[in-house]
Amino acid sequence: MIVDLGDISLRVQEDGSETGPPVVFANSLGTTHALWDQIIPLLPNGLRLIRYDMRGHGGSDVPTGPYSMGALIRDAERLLDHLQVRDCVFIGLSIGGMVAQGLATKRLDLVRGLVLSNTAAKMGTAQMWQDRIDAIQKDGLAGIADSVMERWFSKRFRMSPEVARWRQMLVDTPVDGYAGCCAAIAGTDFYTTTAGLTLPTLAIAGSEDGASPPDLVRETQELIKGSRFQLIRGAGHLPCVEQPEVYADALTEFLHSIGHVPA
Ligand SMILES: O=C(O)CC1=CCC(=O)O1
Repeated sequence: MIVDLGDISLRVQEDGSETGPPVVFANSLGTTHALWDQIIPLLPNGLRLIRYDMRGHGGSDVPTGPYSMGALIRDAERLLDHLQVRDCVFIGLSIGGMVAQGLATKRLDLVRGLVLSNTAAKMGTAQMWQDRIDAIQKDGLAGIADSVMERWFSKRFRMSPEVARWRQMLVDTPVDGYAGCCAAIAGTDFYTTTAGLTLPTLAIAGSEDGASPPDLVRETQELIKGSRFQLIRGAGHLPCVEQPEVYADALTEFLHSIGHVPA
């Protein structure tokens, strides 16, 4: 469904139980809510599973950029208010995990647990993101697709025919949406605010992740008191695609550990 939030409309997909404990998923740069397709059927019954396409991606609006991280967080905040969600577990991958950190800082009433997947309080440098924006504005997303696949997936997975689908998803992303989100990442440094978080948190890293290597994920996880860390061996930046069973098991165990699964 399309949810109209006033100055922006977001594409939202709901699965599971309408009345169950809410779990919200935020996608990474160059993907859509379909990032989670393989995970949804592997999660426990009875949960309200809400996925959305980040602004500039998939079926959501593509406002003129650059975007700020504040705008991405406000999108999530207004979406959850609109859907009358409280006390969700918010699962964000990469830029989605930055939104998760910012949302928990701003609106702790909305979030009772976080999964920070393949993300960090700060990712890359402003110059690196500007170089990427310049590259796609010149040659489109296809021009960076090979290097992105190397960060997204392990060498082994890159041999598989499945990669074509994900590469196409990247190439189909609107240049303005992708560039807008690159600018949001470039301007984000959550080290201080994330260090003030105390809610239950699981951080997930992929041993072959070329975008947010395990040490970077761990550094952010260690800022959050009482959080835990799980390394998925042999997976790149999108372990939910490469190793869905392992990923879903990690989520399920975390949801059980904080009492977020109905009996
Ligand atoms: O570098 C990539 O393409 C991966 C990535 C960085 C931020 C994000 O959301 O995805």
